[in-house]
Amino acid sequence: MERIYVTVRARPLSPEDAKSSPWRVSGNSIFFSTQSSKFEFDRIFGEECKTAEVYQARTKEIVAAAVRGFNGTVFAYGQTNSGKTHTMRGSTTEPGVIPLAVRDLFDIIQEDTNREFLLRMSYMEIYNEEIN
Ligand SMILES: Nc1ncnc2c1ncn2[C@@H]1O[C@H](COP(=O)(O)OP(=O)(O)OP(=O)(O)O)[C@@H](O)[C@H]1O
Repeated sequence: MERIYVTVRARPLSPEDAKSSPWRVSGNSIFFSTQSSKFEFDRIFGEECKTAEVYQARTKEIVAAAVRGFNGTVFAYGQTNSGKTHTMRGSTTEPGVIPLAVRDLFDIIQEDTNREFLLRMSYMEIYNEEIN
């Protein structure tokens, strides 16, 4: 597993925004329609992608590794309205990365009857360079 894995999740745009957005996605690259520069990522999730797919791509492995004693971090970064809460917290119809990780964690623990686990959990938001 690479040490750092950077992905982009494209949020569905309104038809109005889609007309004016200068950004184009091709494979795992994003480029500005009027310029030649291109930004490459480990993976780009398209507008149709579901949160479960985002979770499966890497966080699932990080959760499994954490149970084996490896530290891991998952964080979402983006401007306001870009979809961080949708991806991380989600909803009852489409749970986010945090509830999916917690569910997986308890499933793994339940299957391992030979070990005793102590769980502590916290999550935080950095907003305007302040930790909340
Ligand atoms: N992948 C997606 N598919 C459908 N709707 C989405 C998606 N991502 C975000 N949205 C919707 O877009 C809106 C803004 O998303 P969200 O609240 O997650 O943004 P945010 O980055 O957490 O914003 P803020 O930084 O202001 O809290 C919400 O109504 C959310 O449901």
